Amino acid sequence: MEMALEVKNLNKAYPDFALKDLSFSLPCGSIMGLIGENGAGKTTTLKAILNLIHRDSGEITLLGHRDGGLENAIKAQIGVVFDESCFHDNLTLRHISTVMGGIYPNWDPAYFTRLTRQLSLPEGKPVKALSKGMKTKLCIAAALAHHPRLLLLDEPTSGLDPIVREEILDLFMDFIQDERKAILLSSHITSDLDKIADYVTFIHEGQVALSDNKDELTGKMGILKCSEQALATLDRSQALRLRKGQFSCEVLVRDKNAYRIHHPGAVVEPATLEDIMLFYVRGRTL
Ligand SMILES: Nc1ncnc2c1ncn2[C@@H]1O[C@H](COP(=O)(O)OP(=O)(O)OP(=O)(O)O)[C@@H](O)[C@H]1O
Repeated sequence: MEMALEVKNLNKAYPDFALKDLSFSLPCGSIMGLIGENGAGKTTTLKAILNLIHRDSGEITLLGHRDGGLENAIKAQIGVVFDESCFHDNLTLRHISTVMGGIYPNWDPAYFTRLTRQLSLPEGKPVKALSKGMKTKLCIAAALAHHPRLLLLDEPTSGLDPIVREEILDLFMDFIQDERKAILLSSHITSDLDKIADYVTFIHEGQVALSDNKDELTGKMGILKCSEQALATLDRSQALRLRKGQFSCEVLVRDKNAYRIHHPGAVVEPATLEDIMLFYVRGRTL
């Protein structure tokens, strides 16, 4: 399987935080969601991939190029959305198209116009007169309009209403129809990832807690409900994380079907991405 991005043993230390030995791979033709609590290290990871910050160690392979200084040819194949203020306040859509045309050899002004119309962006207004959601939409349109092969997006749908979010997710799904392309996006909106992600990498306190095919994760894992006394007899080989409530306990189990087969009568419910994230952030190991 050809990889659009490979991150191997990435380390980056700040005085009060560190990314520790992060490894994951994004296959071409797929979308990976990067999830994790506030401050888990998602933006730092994206910045390290883009060489925007110095990494202490680790190897990054982007579109087949290992640890290059991100030469212009590779840069042109990457679309990036980091925050909504990616363009100067006084620029209008027309100015932005001209500026981007000078930067990206593949800039497609007609496609940019089509996207900005589809996303209902006002043509004559300068950036400073756009709402937060409009600015986000503008950055996404600009990231797509130079026909990149890889999109790296930091919370691209945050601050967007559900209708626009769906439109944006559709654009991402269209983008990925070309098997040579791929998307890595960080998000807190796990329902968006439920809809579009093929893979999920979950970063917890600077480390990869899970990185897998999304359907494998959500299809396999389950939530066992049991009493505190029942914890003593629990099959620990299956138990990943524990959350204790006032009257009962919940345990995230590796494989709900296997658990049910070996423990008939056990109450094991399906786990969503959000459940899995909460177990890692709020729960503990057994
Ligand atoms: N330049 C920096 N100097 C020192 N610490 C930093 C720097 N940049 C980020 N950090 C720290 O690194 C940690 C991870 O931050 P990061 O922005 O990667 O988290 P995140 O997962 O993207 O969070 P959020 O979901 O809130 O956007 C935080 O504790 C942050 O304070």
